[in-house]
Amino acid sequence: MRRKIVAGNWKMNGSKDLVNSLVGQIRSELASLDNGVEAVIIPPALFVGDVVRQADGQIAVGVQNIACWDSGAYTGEISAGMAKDSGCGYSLVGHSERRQLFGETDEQVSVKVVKALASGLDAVICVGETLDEREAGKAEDVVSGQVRKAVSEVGAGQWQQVVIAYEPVWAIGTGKTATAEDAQAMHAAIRAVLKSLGAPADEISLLYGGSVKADNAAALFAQPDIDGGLIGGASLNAEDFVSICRAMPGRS
Ligand SMILES: O=C[C@H](O)COP(=O)(O)O
Repeated sequence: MRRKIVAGNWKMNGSKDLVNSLVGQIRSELASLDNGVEAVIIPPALFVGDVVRQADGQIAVGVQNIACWDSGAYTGEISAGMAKDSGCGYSLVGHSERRQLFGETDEQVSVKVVKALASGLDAVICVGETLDEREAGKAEDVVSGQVRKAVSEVGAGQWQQVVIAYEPVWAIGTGKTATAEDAQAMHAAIRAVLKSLGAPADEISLLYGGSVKADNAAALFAQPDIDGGLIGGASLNAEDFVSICRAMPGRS
């Protein structure tokens, strides 16, 4: 049975006030939800401790990025071990904003996946094509290549810690969403790539991200290969985030 996950990536947004108002509200509203969804909050790293305390074990917590190293003279960096030590269960790896704005390469993504898994974090590996790549008919090749490189060092016993988030770059923060059918097609292609690599593909959760909102989440989550969402803007509002969590169909 694949995990159903709705993860809220706050990006560089929020404040202690937001943590205090949002996390408790989400926690109490999700307490009565019985569709098996696992909610994850991924705040800026400085707020991880506060979110962990407010979440009180009811909501998982993640970091948005980790370093390629375990420790040392890397000013400004945060290691996977530190994230784990601070109460995180997840790390995003290779978000398109890291790739595009900070030049993160497929090789670095692969190293970060190794670091996350070795530290006991679940890695939410982000992949996705740009608009130019989609219009050139290269979307599937690009995404398949990103997946292959990102998981190239995953050990046989580590796949249960791997989650993949497909986020078409042109859909992030733009209000444009891939159609549920297009998203499903890419998720099926990702699962086929994982299978071809010998991974237990049917047990790996695949999330969709890119302008997921309360009103389009149900159609996306109804697709057979979409196991949840990676939510940006809508995760900064408790009601919207909870509505997206509620849009997950119950286990059959
Ligand atoms: O990590 C989240 C994604 O980049 C999606 O962001 P968005 O929901 O604001 O489009």
